[in-house]
Amino acid sequence: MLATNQLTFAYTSDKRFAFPDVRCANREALLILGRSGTGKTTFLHLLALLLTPKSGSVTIDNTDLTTLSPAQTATFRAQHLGIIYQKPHFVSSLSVLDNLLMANYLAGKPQDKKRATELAGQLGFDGQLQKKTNQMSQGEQQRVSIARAMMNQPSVILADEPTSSLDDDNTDRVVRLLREQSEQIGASLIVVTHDQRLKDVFTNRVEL
Ligand SMILES: Nc1ncnc2c1ncn2[C@@H]1O[C@H](COP(=O)(O)OP(=O)(O)OP(=O)(O)O)[C@@H](O)[C@H]1O
Repeated sequence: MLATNQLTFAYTSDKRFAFPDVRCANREALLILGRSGTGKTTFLHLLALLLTPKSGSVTIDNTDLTTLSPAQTATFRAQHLGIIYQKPHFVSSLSVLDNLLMANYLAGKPQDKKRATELAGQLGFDGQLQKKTNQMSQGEQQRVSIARAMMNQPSVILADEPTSSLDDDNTDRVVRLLREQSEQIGASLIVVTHDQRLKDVFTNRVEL
């Protein structure tokens, strides 16, 4: 479960944001829609405490993240959050499989090759686990990024424009997978996007 309360943020004195309160229960999905530049990535980074809010709170499962130290925040993030960034950040010298297993390592959990292989199969890149990530197309990298976010069975999945580089068929596939996986592991799924194709798929929506 994720809930925010009166979150505000400022990059500079003339670039301020006051975000609406959002709530997303376990197994629920929430779409945050907005045009380019309205603050969607900023909001998502606040939810993950990658940015520190100026005021307000972010509560995930009964923990107010704004009360944690930086070290506690990093551990909490690795163990409880699955983040799909707008641009996937991979370790280019490692294979796709090792990039997936790194999520386990960062969370202090045993490396789970079985889960990595299963997720790769569900997302259609199980034949490419030994490749380097830069040998894959943008859309394929996006799917690896989704698999990586699912590796630790997180309680909250945050996805930043997960479908922006995908065609309609792969968009349907990715949205279905994100929803299936989050329901299966009991996670809250929060997607920020300007992709109007997703509007009809999510009943819970907030406009920024
Ligand atoms: N580090 C920064 N310093 C100053 N301003 C920033 C910084 N990062 C983002 N901004 C500004 O804050 C606003 C919101 O940026 P953000 O990336 O959150 O928007 P967005 O809705 O995700 O956009 P897009 O859909 O284009 O990715 C933009 O006007 C942007 O220029």
